[in-house]
Amino acid sequence: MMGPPRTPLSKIDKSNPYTPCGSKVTEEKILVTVRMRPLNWREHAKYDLIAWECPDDETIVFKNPNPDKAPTKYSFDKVFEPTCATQEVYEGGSRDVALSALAGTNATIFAYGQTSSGKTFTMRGVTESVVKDIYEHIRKTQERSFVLKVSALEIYNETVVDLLNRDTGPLRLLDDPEKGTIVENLVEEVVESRQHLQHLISICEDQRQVGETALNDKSSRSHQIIRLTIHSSLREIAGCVQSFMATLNLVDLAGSERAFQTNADGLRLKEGSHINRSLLTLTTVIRKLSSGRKRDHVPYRDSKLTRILQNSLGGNARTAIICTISPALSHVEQTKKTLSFAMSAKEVTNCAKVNMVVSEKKLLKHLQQKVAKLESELRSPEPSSSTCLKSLLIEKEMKIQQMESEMKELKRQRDIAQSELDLERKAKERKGSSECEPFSQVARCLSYHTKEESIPSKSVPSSRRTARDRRKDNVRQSLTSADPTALVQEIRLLEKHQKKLGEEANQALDLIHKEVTSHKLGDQQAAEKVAKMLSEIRDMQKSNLLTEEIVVGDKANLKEEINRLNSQEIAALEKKLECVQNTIDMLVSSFQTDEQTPDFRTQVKKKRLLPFGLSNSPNLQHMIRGPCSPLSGTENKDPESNVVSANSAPVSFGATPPKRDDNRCRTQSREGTPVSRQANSVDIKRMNRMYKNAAEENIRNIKSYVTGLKERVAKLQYQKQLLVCQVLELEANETGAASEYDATDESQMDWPLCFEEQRKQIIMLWHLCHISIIHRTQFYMLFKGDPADQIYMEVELRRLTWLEQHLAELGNASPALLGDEPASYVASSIRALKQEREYLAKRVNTKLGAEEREMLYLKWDVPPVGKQRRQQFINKLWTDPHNMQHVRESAEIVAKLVGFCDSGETIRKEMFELNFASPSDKKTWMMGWNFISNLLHL
Ligand SMILES: Nc1ncnc2c1ncn2[C@@H]1O[C@H](COP(=O)(O)OP(=O)(O)OP(=O)(O)O)[C@@H](O)[C@H]1O
Repeated sequence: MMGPPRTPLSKIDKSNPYTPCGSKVTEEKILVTVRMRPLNWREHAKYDLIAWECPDDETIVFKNPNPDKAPTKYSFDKVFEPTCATQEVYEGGSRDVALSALAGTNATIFAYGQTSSGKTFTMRGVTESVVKDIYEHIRKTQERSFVLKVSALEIYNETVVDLLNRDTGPLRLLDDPEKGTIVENLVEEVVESRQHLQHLISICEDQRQVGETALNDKSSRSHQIIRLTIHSSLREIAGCVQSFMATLNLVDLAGSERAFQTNADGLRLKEGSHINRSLLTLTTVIRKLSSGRKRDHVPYRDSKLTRILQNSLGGNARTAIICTISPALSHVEQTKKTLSFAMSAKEVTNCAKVNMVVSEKKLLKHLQQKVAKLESELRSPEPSSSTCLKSLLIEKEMKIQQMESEMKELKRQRDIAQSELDLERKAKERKGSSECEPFSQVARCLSYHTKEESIPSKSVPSSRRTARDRRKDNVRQSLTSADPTALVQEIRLLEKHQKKLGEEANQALDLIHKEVTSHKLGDQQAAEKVAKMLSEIRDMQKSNLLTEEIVVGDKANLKEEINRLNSQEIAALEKKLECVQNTIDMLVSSFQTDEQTPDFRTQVKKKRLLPFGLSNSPNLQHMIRGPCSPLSGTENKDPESNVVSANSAPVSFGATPPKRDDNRCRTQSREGTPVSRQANSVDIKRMNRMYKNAAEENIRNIKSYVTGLKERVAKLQYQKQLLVCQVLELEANETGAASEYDATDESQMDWPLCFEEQRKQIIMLWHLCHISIIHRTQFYMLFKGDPADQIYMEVELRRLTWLEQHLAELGNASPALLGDEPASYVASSIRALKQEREYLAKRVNTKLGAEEREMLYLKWDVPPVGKQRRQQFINKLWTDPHNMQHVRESAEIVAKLVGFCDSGETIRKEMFELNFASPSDKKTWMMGWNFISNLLHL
């Protein structure tokens, strides 16, 4: 197969410049070859000599008969000896140029030379070969469809004549801004086949002006141009808009001639004159173009030949010139002129480019199809594509968020690692220094320690102390502001609270005792048990009174204060309260009959829904009501009227009146009223029910109150722990001067590590204790490692530790101790958490935009469809305490749902603040949790 035509490298001057429309432009010199024919019969007849020889295929040398003169040497792209066949001449450069037209590049092959030098002979052969090769190429290039058109003209005596339609007469040349010079009304025949083309070419030859001269029997008297227009496009792409289009000019010029040689006169002389004039213009154009002076005027318009061939002469075409010469010495001057022309021509540069054509018809059709498709998409957007796009966007957004998170996490880890390195370095620097434990002295004198607060031993080197130990040191360090006097005052305050708790516990026991006595519902054993507990609590109360005699003194008394406070065995109080609670539970249990009212059930249920089942009510007076309570001032009133008053006014502590009193009360109130026996029976039933309800409510309220007491005892316990810390720290400061241990410095450096460790523990405890996720969120968002957060972190950790232990105890307790409700306190907390999640789920739609919701659902693996997606989403939050990224993202989402904002951070932190004031104060350390419950109306 014939490959696509290529330009010989030697001919390429520059490459890769591009036209404005993007086509590649190749600058290329005109290919110039020289063909020397054999001596013809006329020359032989005159015994003419061969004046030229070809030492190689690129050189021709004039053999000057005068040996004194040096031979004249000419070099060209190719030189063909007389023995060379036309096919060899064609293949020696012309073919590549000619076949460029098949790939969209204009091409021109023309023969130049004196008359009878063999131009027509050569061009005829070249044209045949071109036609043959073109059709061969078309045959082998099935992927493209080709359209060939042919036109032909001659320029005879400066008149343009259509060789395919001579009847049209002389044709005008027009200047087209895009196409250049065009021949008006020139017939262009569509070629149907190779044979058709050959036939048309033969017509051209027949139509051409030929005349006999002295040098040539069939001398061409005109310049002939056969123009093939080749259009090709890819078959496979039906909507292909672009295609190649190029012209191939096959030009057979008339030969220059000398009148004295041709013996021309008359018409032939006139013809020769026109021929020579147009050839002179051609020579001038070539000379101008070869000079390289771009500003020179190129006289294309001086002849019709140069106008029509303008593109081929320094323009958008590849051009090959075959200069034909006679070898005869008699024509040496004409041959030298031809070679001189050839020498100039080979210096002319053309700028050929591939001509891409946009078919307006196809373009219009293509655009119409596109518009129709777009309109169709607009009318009914393809759901899959929009969903896909949306998914991609969401995925991208999520990736960005994930990367940001990872970056933050990496930064954080880097900071931690840096801190650890600094610590290591400092530890090495300290190596060999005293490692005296400053707290050991205090530790020995204090008997009160929790398991977690084991005091570091003197024998343990500081480098081996755990991060947990250092954390405790940090907290102690943060509490050093207290002076001994203030601490003693705090101890007193705690004692006061402890005493008050004892009194209130006492009152609660009294109430229970009255209830048991009045209703005779408890058995003898229960009554004795209650009496015993009452006695113990009274003893405890007495011991508390003694403490008031201690005067606030100097720091020497501080240790005693602490020891004394610890010796008061608050744990015993806790234990007694637990017993009270159990007794109450038994009482409540005994009241649970089939007549239990729905209201009661609802109320009990409500209480269990509070986190940990604890009521935080500080005052029992506001809770206990009774229809005929002795202290309510309504004891002797009609029970029915008392029902009304019970709903309108709170009463103080009071036990349910004995039944006999109930009856008396009723008889008095109904005195003088005629009643039937049946009516009396109904009233008694109603009275019984009423009194039973009142008793139930009292028991319930006492139970709730005892629960509150237990909570306050727990707080007291906790506050005592903190107080111990303060005293320890105070002691450490006093003895620490002798130590080289720089606790402050280390605590500051240690804090990021300590914070991370504490936070992980807290998160785990939140999870284990089923703490409100809103509380977790608020705490997590507020305390992010600031050194000032140390105390908050410590408090949270301690109370959670305490809570975890207590919940474990409650969880292990017998369900009977918790009343008839099968669920434990832990279960109540879980239920509360569930309610909180339901609450948050309701806020998803209002607090998150649709797009954001979808993104989050996708990220958190919420099923793409379903009615419960919001709840499913919320249920996934705060579920993995081991995954810090999960925790952080959960907190961010909950914060958004609840509406936490960055402002007012100080205020919020206060909600978690330690408070050594009265536990009934609104800003207790439990405020954070209660606040959350209140906020949600849980
Ligand atoms: N290479 C060649 N080998 C053999 N014969 C040749 C060769 N070249 C030309 N001839 C013969 O020389 C004669 C003149 O050739 P041709 O007509 O092609 O010259 P020309 O240059 O076209 O002349 P003109 O300009 O007058 O038309 C023809 O008879 C042709 O057959």
